[in-house]
This record gives sequence, structure tokens and C-alpha cells, in this order.
Amino acid sequence: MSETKKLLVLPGDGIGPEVMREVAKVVQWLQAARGLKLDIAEELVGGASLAKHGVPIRDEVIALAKEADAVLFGSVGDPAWAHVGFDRRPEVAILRLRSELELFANLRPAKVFDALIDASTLKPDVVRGLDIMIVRETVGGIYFGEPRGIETLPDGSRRGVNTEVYTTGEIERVARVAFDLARVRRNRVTSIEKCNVMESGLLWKEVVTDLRQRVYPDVELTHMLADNCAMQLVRNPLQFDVLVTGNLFGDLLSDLAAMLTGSLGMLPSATLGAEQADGKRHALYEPIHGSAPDIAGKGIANPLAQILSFAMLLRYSFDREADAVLIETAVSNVLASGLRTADIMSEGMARVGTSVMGDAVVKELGKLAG
Ligand SMILES: NC(=O)c1ccc[n+]([C@@H]2O[C@H](COP(=O)([O-])OP(=O)(O)OC[C@H]3O[C@@H](n4cnc5c(N)ncnc54)[C@H](O)[C@@H]3O)[C@@H](O)[C@H]2O)c1
Ligand SMILES: CC(C)[C@H](C(=O)O)[C@@H](O)C(=O)O
Ligand SMILES: [Mg+2]
Repeated sequence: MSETKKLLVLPGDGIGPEVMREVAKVVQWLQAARGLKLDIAEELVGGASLAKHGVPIRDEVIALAKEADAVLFGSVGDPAWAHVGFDRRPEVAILRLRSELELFANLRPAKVFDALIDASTLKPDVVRGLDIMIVRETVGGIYFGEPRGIETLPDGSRRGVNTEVYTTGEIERVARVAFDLARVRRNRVTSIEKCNVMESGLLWKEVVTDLRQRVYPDVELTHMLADNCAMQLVRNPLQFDVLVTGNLFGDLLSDLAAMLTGSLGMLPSATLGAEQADGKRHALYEPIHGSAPDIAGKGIANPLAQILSFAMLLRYSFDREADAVLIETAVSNVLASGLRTADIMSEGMARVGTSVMGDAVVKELGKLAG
């Protein structure tokens, strides 16, 4: 008998609740057909929480996230809250969760499904078989460094300040995650910074080099400047296996990598904390896309990144590798059958909305398991 796991679901804003509804169908199927036992709580975050509670995330929700075995997050961000102070904007919800649960390693896999080869922005031969893993540091760097703020200068003009800060400990712990992943993949790590202009980048390079020499001499390590990396990802993405980088560069490079796979609507992620003494770790799973206000409410969002994020949750937090693979296979088969949401549509394929895509994945799960 499998043990009951605590899952906290935070759909958020815009297309967040729309794509989360499709995950709920997958969850229900796994509960009925595969013996998955869950204790599920659902809470508001982002603009939805601001509307009801006046804050982007309540302390009670942070506490629930700490108690949960895993958090499934949708996306936050709502133009209706553009007027609120910087500290109260909807995005604070995800930043607080990452920071207060110390979720420092954000795994963003970019995989090209064979059926989507024509949806990629790049030529088929450049992306066929692509399977890379971007490991993005998520609780440090310029997102959290001090000093920060907007100040008024004596002449009345204003100055906006953010500071990139990384300590050796912060660099080493995320680099370890990247090296460990590489060992069970193709054994290659590319470390990305801008050591040519930033001291934090120079330290990053030194720490990663030293860690590799001491602990991971068997893993191939390459260093690359972030601007070159953006170009290389478009020129020849197949050269990469695991990429490890800081908060801001990781944010930018993973959105770029999404287009290699066809759409931002295809990329899932897992954000992991440190393993604790009891073997457990805090973890949050979310697509890399945002609340997509331009398509929210239209029923056309691609739910696959959210569904694939749930597959990552089963793999990394619930120790259910077989169910994770089942979901990934179902997604692959549904795409092979020709169903496409608008963002991955190409000639000759069948265009469907969010809900029909979710139903198709559940139907395929039934076929695979039956
Ligand atoms: N983790 C998060 O919660 C998160 C991540 C990124 C952005 N955001 C927030 O989301 C809001 C909107 O940001 P943005 O427009 O720059 O980025 P976005 O990722 O929401 O959207 C960028 C583009 O991709 C499209 N897109 C995104 N997801 C899609 C999906 N599943 N299916 C089909 N198309 C999809 C959108 O329609 C849009 O054209 C902002 O408030 C931003 O801060 C939140
Ligand atoms: C919403 C925002 C804070 C977030 C980030 O910049 O980390 C988003 O872009 C992401 O990629 O998860
Ligand atoms: Mg982003």
C-alpha cells in the first residue's frame, strides 16, 4: 500500500487555473487507476490572493507549502494589479515560496518531442532528439541581492538599484545538483556566467571548476559566457547536456530553450531544496511560462507544460517514476496523433483547446495502462 502524500495546489492567475484543471483530470485518473493516494489542499496565490486577502501570498500558505510533500504551482501575474507597490505585486508569491522554502535548484528540461519537430523555431536537423537540462539557481543572484530599490537623488532624478550577489556556498550547492544530474545523463556540464564583466561570475566559474576537480573529475565541464550561450543554444543546441547558471541568466535562457521545443507551453520545471536529515526535501513544480494574460479565459492555453510538471513531481517527490514515464508517454502519443493547441499548431494537424488536450492525455493514459 502506498502512503498518502500531501499535495498543495496553487493555480494562481490567468491561464494558471485553466491548465491546472487539466492536471486535476490526470490526478483523478491516477487515483482511480494507479492507487495514488493524495491529501490535496488548494489555495489562492498572486492576483487571486490579492483580490481576496490583500496580499499575494498569506503566511498560512507558506506554512502549508512547508508541510506539504510537494507543491504544484500554476503561474502568477495579472495586469489588473500593475498599480500596487513593488512588494505586493502578484509575482511576490512565487519569489517568497522559492526563498522561504530555500528552493535553490530549478530544473528546466527542454525536450523536443518527435511529433513537434516542425513546431520548433529551428530547422528539424538542428533540434531532432534534443534533450537538455537547464539548472537555474533560484534563491540568490540579482533577484535577491542587496542593496536594491529606487531612490531619489539630490537633483530630483531617480536611481534604480539591483545587486548580483553569489556566495561560494550558494554556487556549490546548485552546481552539485547539475553534476549529479549529468552523471545519470550524458555526463556533460556547461557552466554559464559572465566572468568577463562580473565578479560574481568570476567566483561562479572558480567555485564550479574547483568542485569538479575535487568531487566530479569524471564529468566533462565547459565554461561559457552567457551571451555566447544564448547564441550557441540557437546555433547548435545538441552540443549541450546539463547547463548550470544563475537566477537571471537561467530565466532568460530557459524561455529561449522553450522555443527550441516549439512553445513555452511545453516546458515543465521542478524547483528543489536541500535534502533534509529525514531524506525529504521541499519541492515546487511549475511550468516555466507565466499567466499569459493575452490568451487567458479563451480556453486555448497549452496544458502540457503543467501536466509534465506534475510528471516531474511524481518522479522527484513521490518516487513514482513509472507514473511519470506513463504521463510523458501519453503526452508524446497524443502529440503523435496530431492534436495541437494553437501555440504548437502546424499544417495538417487538428487544432484543439485546453480541455480537449487534457481529455486526450487522460484517454491515452487509459489505453497505455489497459
Ligand atoms: N512562474 C510564474 O508564475 C511566472 C512565469 C513567467 C511569467 N510570469 C508572469 O506572467 C505574466 C505574463 O508574462 P509574459 O506575458 O511575459 O509571459 P508568459 O509566459 O505569460 O507569456 C508569454 C507568451 O507565451 C504565451 N504562452 C505562455 N504560456 C502558454 C501556454 N501554456 N499555452 C500557449 N501559449 C502560452 C503567451 O500567450 C504569451 O504570448 C507577468 O505578470 C509575469 O510576471 C509568471
Ligand atoms: C514571475 C517571475 C518572478 C519568474 C522569474 O523571473 O523567476 C518567472 O519569469 C519564471 O521564469 O518563473
Ligand atoms: Mg521566466
